[in-house]
Amino acid sequence: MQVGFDFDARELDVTQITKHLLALGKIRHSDVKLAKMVAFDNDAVYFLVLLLLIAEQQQHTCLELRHLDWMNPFGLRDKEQVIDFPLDVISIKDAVEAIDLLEKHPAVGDNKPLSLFGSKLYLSRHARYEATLSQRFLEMANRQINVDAEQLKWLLAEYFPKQSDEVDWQKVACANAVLNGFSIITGGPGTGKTTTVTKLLAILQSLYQGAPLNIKLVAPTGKAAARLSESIKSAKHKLALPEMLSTLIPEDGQTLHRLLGVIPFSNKFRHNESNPLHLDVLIVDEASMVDLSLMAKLVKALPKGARLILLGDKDQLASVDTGCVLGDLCQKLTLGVTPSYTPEHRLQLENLCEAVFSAAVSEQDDFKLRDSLSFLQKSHRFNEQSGIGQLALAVNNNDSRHLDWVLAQGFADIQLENLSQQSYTNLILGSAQRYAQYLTAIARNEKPSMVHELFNQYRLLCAVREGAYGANELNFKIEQALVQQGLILRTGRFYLGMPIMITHNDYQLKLFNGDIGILMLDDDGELKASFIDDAGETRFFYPARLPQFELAYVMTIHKSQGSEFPHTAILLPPMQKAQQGINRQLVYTGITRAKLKLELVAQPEVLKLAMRKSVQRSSGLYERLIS
Ligand SMILES: Nc1ncnc2c1ncn2[C@@H]1O[C@H](COP(=O)(O)OP(=O)(O)OP(=O)(O)O)[C@@H](O)[C@H]1O
Repeated sequence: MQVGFDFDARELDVTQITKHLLALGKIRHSDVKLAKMVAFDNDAVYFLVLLLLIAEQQQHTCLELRHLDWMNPFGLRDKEQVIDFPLDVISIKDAVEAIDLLEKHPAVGDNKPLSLFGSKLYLSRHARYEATLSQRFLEMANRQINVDAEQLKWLLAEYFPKQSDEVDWQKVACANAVLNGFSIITGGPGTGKTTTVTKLLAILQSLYQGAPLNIKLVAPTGKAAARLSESIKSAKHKLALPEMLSTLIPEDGQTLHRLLGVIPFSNKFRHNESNPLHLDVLIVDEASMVDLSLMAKLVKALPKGARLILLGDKDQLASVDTGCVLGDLCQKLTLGVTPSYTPEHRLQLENLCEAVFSAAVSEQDDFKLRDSLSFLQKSHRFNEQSGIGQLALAVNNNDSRHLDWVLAQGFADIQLENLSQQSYTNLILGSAQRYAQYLTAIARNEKPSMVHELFNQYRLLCAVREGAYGANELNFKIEQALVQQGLILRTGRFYLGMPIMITHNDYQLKLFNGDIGILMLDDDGELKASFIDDAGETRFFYPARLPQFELAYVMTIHKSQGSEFPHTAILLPPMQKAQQGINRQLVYTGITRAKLKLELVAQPEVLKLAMRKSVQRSSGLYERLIS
């Protein structure tokens, strides 16, 4: 008899259902092979593995059995589809039955392909990454750190002079990160994450004067690393640190991949548990973009005694790959309230920072890393008069009254247009006009760095890739508009001024997913793709040698993560096309790419739909860290 699958009663045909799922594109042939191999002859386990693989494709770390609709697990009960077989393909009634079945199955357990953690089913690789992360984060957080409290208090007062009676959360974040081997500083755009970390590094170097710390700065993409370098440089400049101290704070950010040392054609790194990195403090910026596997490999490569500080915006889109590490760890932090520190830690922070925290604290629980969290909530870039800041706030809080208010205000830095044929066309023509700047700079023979800078002044972002509102077609339309205006001359596949974005990592050429190139003439007058590297140097490549790339007049919001543009335009699809792929994190991430000006072409109801839809990725990381 088949366990958990009522084959006879329903006369179901596993092959028929599999074919149907394949035809719908819900699963791939490789999924079927893997599921068959793992499930042996158990049809219920076969379908559970398929469900797990579907969840994995959506970047969930695991399949949360408690969240499954057991009568319609594949979501096949759709009014628009005629389906000629019963839909409750798994005769298991609930998560308890499924767990019972899985616990007895030979493919589930230690050193087996599948693992269970509570009601979560994993491909074991992901469960191992989660276990590594929770264990290492805890080890770092629990490490005894001895600092001279009086000296620290004095340094904190020096770097954060009292401005008002309000708690200075940057100061608290700094104190917190000094006291902890592992810390997270999260906050929205312009809340001072880089400023805080620069002061933190100055304080750490002052505390460890006798033996200066080896500090490294990293980010997930080249663009984000370059931005981190710029921000640290600017923050150092504003702080006017003494020369001696300033030289001890590095300015050069690098990518995580470069730090770890990529081994070509492998998913392993030169630095790992047996060949750890040489550093005392590691700052990871844009940590929300770091996926589970990369974070686990990074943490494993840290030497004993190193400090890890993650910076990022917990509300942004999660990593492109599996997991949502930063979001998971920060999930209980709430705007407007104090993090729920343990009483002793809270007292210590209040004393060091000469502050009294408000009584309102975020939801209490036994999260073991809660003393490692710092939440910066005041934006120093966007004040109350900033439309960008207010719009980001309304979207992030899913506050439609606030959104209506923002839409009615007529803020100078935001321009909101309802989507129509006219506004769509205007957006394309307007974009072409903006890009005229860097194209005329090329015609004037300006340096590549200047051309790239001008190109980066403006970017059009969209939510999807395909269709009239997607990046592919919009790129094509802007290209056409530029041809019509005589700003570019399309003589072949490659042309002068063509902006491209690399979409695949090439470790040999050191070109990475997301890197932006512009086709220009090199010193010998040859048409090549120019790239500006982490150190600000120009590198030229023959276009034919490049890894996969795409046009970059327009990019998806996903691809824009880690970048900011003084002037950002966003196009959202109309309501009937907005059901899939549009969500709060996406729109918030898009809005917060804008530094000075935001143009948003969207139906207000689409904005509201996005706000209501917050995406949650299934994971067990948080639960592994509950006592
Ligand atoms: N306490 C403060 N008082 C006044 N200005 C500040 C303060 N903290 C930061 N700033 C200013 O606000 C701006 C943003 O700061 P910073 O770059 O540190 O923020 P961030 O959170 O790292 O930004 P991003 O979102 O770009 O990562 C900078 O110009 C900085 O000088």
